[in-house]
Amino acid sequence: MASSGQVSWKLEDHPKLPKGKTIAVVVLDGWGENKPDDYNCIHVAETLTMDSLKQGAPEKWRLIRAHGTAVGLPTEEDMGNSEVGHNALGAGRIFAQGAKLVDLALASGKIYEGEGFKYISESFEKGTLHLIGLLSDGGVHSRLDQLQLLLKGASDHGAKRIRVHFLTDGRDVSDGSSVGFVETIENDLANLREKGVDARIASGGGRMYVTMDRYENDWDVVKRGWDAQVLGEAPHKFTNAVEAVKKLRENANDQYLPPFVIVDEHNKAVGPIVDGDAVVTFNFRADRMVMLAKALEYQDFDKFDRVRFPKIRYAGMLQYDGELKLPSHYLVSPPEIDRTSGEYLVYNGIRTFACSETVKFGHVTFFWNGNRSGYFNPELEKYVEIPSDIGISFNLQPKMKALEIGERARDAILSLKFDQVRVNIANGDMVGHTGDIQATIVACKAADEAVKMILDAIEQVGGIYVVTADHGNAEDMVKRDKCGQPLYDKNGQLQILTSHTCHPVPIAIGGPGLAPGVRLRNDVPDGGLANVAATIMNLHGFVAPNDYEPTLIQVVDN
Ligand SMILES: O=C(O)[C@@H](CO)OP(=O)(O)O
Ligand SMILES: [Mn+2]
Ligand SMILES: [Mn+2]
Repeated sequence: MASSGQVSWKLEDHPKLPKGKTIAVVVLDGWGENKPDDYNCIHVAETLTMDSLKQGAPEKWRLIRAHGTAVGLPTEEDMGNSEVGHNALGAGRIFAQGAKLVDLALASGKIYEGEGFKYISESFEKGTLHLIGLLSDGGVHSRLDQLQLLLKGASDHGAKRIRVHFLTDGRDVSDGSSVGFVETIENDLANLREKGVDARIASGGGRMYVTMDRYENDWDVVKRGWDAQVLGEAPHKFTNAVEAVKKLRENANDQYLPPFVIVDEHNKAVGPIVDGDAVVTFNFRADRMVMLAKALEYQDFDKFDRVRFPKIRYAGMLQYDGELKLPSHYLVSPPEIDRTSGEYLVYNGIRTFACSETVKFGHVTFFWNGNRSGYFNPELEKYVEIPSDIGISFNLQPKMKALEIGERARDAILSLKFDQVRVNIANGDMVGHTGDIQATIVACKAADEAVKMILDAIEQVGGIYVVTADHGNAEDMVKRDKCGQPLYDKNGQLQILTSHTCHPVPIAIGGPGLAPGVRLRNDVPDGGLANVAATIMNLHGFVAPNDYEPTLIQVVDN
């Protein structure tokens, strides 16, 4: 068991709801609710199953909050994302998330007093400080203003030589915005140079092609980053990062820029990582930093040939994996997401099956369980990963593995070996991020078909379903003005929205196993993702722990 201590794991029996029903928990990734128009791909797509669930409103279908403070983000302007969304779904409580914790640590200056900063700062005298991460103000994985503060703070605290290795975004922010972000950082670095700090950009690349893979989908992505950041080798060499990004954008978008290194007048890379250096990965979000963290930290490593394994002092902005304790040094302590619903339910004998395709696999396992990898109890849990397509942009295969996930979930339900069958269906999100409207419509239909398969199986075994989503994406594919009208750029081109949204998401409950008196309550109007865990515990026949956010359901006497 991952944790025990003094926690009392036994859940009280629900006074009215029975145990023993098979419950399907379906999370549609990137599936929000928005006004119907041509840029709402969920509306345009034929989504008969999801449409039919909506007919159950308000007793069996409603909207819940999935962004901002409802999921522990700093402000109501922060869109939701998978990490905070699945953390809230699984943990049943709202935790101040990485973005917020880093803000606080920077504002108070505590970040510079912690173990992690002290550890890396021992390299400042003789070595270089390297900062690696996503360069944007998207607020999903990292934030530009935090990097700016860290640059300044590190130099104030003794860093004399700094190298920035950035990943361009275009996924949480507009495509093309990378140029402005690089200019901003160049400007900051120039200011540091004026103060006598040798501060420069050393390398770059697009987040989806360089470094930020996740769940070990494609180690080549991390290797490309390693070669540029650590070895100082890349297919493209430039003397100026703004020029590099502008030039490489002629053939690729921000998400997929090829790797490049900055070289000096002798064509020599200005910032490879060498023995004695310090490295900070400045993303606060875990999933897309874990692979790099392993490469930077593990002595034994066979995922690709690192060529060199420099002796460095490495710290993450946060600790990314609570089970692996990875990385072992970090600047800010991660949210302590303890006593998750998955752990409670396992202690109470609930047999769980969780499944998704690789690109979302950790969402219904790792994130769901409070950023812990592995099982709580392998006897009672089975996690199945369906390999995602690799090396392509998902608009080229918009159906992704939805039907395969549907089939595996169906089989798990029909096997009667599990009490909870939990899946994430990736399409709305992964294809929505490409900005390809036609492909996203195909994606939404495929996701809907997978839901149908699962609900049909639940029908057969007399079970219960809970269908929800982690945040919006596919329901809005354009930027809009204040009145909600689509925006066009100066060339008359529609401004595509590749990011998540701040829209609420649906939750639907039902199935033949749902006790007749169960209704969605109407006295939790601000309900959000964190209210779902207690709801599911109730449906398994248990009362949720006291400090969980309230359940969304009530049982009325017939
Ligand atoms: O792809 C990702 O990393 C994020 C967007 O940055 O999406 P999601 O939160 O849905 O995983
Ligand atoms: Mn998501
Ligand atoms: Mn997403």
